[in-house]
Amino acid sequence: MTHPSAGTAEPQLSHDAWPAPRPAAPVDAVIEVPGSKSLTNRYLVLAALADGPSTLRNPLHSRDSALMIDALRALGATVTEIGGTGRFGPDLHVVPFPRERRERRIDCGLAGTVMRFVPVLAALQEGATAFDGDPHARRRPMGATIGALRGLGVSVEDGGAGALPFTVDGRGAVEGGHLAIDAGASSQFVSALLLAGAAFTRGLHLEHAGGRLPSLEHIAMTVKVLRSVGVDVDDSVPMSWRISPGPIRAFDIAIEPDLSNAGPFLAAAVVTGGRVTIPNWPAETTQVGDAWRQILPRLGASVELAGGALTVTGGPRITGGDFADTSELAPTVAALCALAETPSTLSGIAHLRGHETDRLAALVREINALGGDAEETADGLLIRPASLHGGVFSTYDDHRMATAGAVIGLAVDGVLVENIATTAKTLPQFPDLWAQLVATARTGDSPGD
Ligand SMILES: O=C(O)C1=C[C@@H](OP(=O)(O)O)[C@@H](O)[C@H](O)C1
Ligand SMILES: C=C(OP(=O)(O)O)C(=O)O
Repeated sequence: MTHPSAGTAEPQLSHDAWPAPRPAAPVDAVIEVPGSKSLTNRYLVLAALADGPSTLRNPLHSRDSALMIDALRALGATVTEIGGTGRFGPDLHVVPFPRERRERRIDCGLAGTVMRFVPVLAALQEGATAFDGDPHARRRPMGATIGALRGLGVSVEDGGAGALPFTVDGRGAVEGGHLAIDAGASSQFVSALLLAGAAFTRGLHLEHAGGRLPSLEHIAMTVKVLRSVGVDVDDSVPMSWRISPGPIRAFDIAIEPDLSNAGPFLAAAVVTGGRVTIPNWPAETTQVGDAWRQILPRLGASVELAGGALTVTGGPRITGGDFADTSELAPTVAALCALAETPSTLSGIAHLRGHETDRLAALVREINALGGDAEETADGLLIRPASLHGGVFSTYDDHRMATAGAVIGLAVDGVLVENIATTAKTLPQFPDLWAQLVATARTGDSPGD
């Protein structure tokens, strides 16, 4: 991204804004997406704790995974890029961290998985680990992590803020046992403790005692991932998890494509009345993005999972609806609802106010800035049909705001997405893949055909 030098009369907009392409015809594309952020960062954490070296195949390479790799290296793990057949970068070989005493600094960027998962690992190491992140990261909820560590007897210095920056003073071991937390602000508080629980001397009995727990799919993913590496997890009681102490088995695992990041491409089929296929769609998965198969038909599309690929075909119009608990899919769903012919509600997503930005406020502001009719509810959004016009779509360093702007731009002339580069958080290839997608509207060819 280039910026005008000080003193020029040129508006910054012309440098920073990405003109969202509006195809003249329906898209007809096959788009391969890189690996899942949530799976990559979970398996990286487990590899650092495992009983031997592990391999991640087709991992995500993005800002969030790079931050995780750097964090694990700071804690002493060895992470090496090795050859691989994946289109989106090398496989990763991870040698777990030895227990060692030293001081460290970790940059969490804006990555929830880094700021929530890694402090628990730092508690297992010896020495002080200082955590900080991007300016907005200091506003993301962290109180449950800090409180949980203290509840486990680990000293955390946070200056009383209950947020980043803070320092974890690890003692080389965590006894574990029973712990109750309020994870109402993020499922990642639960996942973080579960991922490390088997490495606690007495294991972990974690209970969520608080408001509604969001993003349950992500906790189910954590449990499944733990079982895949031999960790004994009892989740038979709702809102309670028991992890037996024991080794985390070293592994060699292929990472599924990121189904949440497949969303904007699938949405392009809905918006343009075209067809988009995502190859390597897992037959079984805990990724929340698998819900596209239920969500998109309700917006007027048809969906077919066949031969390991998901194909979405757009209908003649986009219909709105009531969408509950869409978690990290919500910005893409909201973009589609803003283009729908009937009203929509999104509910069960109050915690999105603590995501990369306050996503509810940001979506309302940006949809309405384009002439839309959106408002916040207590736990989500109400979006009514409106005729949209072009303008700047601000993204607030939020990758999913950027892709939401691109989706709206497929149907509205003159949408300028500010800081498209923020998509590098989980999908650095977004502008290129989007260009490939849109090119199929002109040529009728799929990339790679
Ligand atoms: O554990 C994970 O990998 C994630 C959990 C969810 O967090 P919240 O529970 O904070 O929504 C999700 O939104 C985030 O993108 C990734
Ligand atoms: C909420 C998200 O990210 P994070 O892992 O930083 O919480 C997201 O990717 O939508």
